Amino acid sequence: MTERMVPLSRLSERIKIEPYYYKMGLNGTHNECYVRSEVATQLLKVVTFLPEGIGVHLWDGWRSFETQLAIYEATKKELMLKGFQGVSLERELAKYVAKPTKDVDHPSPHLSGGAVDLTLFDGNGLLPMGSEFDEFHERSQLDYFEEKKTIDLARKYLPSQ
Ligand SMILES: C[C@@H](N)C(=O)N[C@H](C)C(=O)O
Repeated sequence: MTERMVPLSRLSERIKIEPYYYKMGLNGTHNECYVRSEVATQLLKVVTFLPEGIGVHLWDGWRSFETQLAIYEATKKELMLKGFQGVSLERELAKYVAKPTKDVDHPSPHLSGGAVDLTLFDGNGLLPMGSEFDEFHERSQLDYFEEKKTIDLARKYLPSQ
């Protein structure tokens, strides 16, 4: 069964969108975030679990193949400038960006409308997560701050998987 795609900009006051790659001017982007309808339902559920006053800020949802490819190539370039090459480049790249593919049985997650890039906000703006969006560094790994309990990050509000 094909699921319909849902725009997120008017779903809830606790869900805001700021289409990151559209603002960057990447090919194949839109000034909207779309996700599969089931993902939209789950996002609506997520906000009910967040403390009052905190909402979800969406950077991206469904992606076109050309956008995924542009992100993949730009990230590859960035990592090469940091000195990665060969197998270590492929391994590092795989940590942060999915390979663009048109294989309908194994689509890149964003191409299926089943993945989102998000952070959290409150009345004062975006909450601290310990790294920037698309910061291709180990700081962005889910468990990076696990040992550093002195840092109070909004990651604590998000499930670890
Ligand atoms: C590039 C980053 N924002 C992202 O979306 N990464 C995941 C792994 C993806 O490309 O699917």
